[in-house]
Amino acid sequence: HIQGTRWNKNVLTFRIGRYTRDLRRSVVDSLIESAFSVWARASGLTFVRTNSHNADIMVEFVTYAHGDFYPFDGPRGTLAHAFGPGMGTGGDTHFDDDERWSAGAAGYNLFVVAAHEFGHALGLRHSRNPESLMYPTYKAFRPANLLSREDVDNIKALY
Ligand SMILES: COc1ccc(S(=O)(=O)[C@H](CC(=O)O)C(F)F)cc1
Ligand SMILES: [Zn+2]
Ligand SMILES: [Zn+2]
Repeated sequence: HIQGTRWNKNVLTFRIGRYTRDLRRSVVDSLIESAFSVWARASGLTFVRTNSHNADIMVEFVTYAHGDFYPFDGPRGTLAHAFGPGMGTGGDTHFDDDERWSAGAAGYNLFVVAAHEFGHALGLRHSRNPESLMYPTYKAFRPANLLSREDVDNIKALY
């Protein structure tokens, strides 16, 4: 993805567009907000939810071709993707709604995947450390502290 380096502001707005039918909207809202707060705590950034269409970070559940050059692939495979910082699609985060999204251990845990994607939306690339949230493959569950020391150092180096 065309990745900018970093956002040049400390307050970022996000809007949740199309939801998944796997979870209640209120549960999706809280999991997304929790995933943002993981990075807010480590970076000092502030994330504000908005209904306006020019939010910095657009969050949507979509399937197959959905308006960008990265169509999803049905169940499994690619779970989600996010654009790096920037105008327009910059920061936008899409979840493949052909996956089974969960708030627990079933299917794919939305909180874990969202936190990883928001790392990309803030400008982080992948880590080679399997303990890091930014490691490229999904792990069913992580310890309470989602971010590794390396994840924290990387976001602090950026903001
Ligand atoms: C831990 O969070 C994730 C791990 C792996 C993925 S992914 O398998 O969808 C990955 C996309 C990504 O690294 O964001 C793959 F390249 F498609 C998404 C989130
Ligand atoms: Zn997309
Ligand atoms: Zn990734």
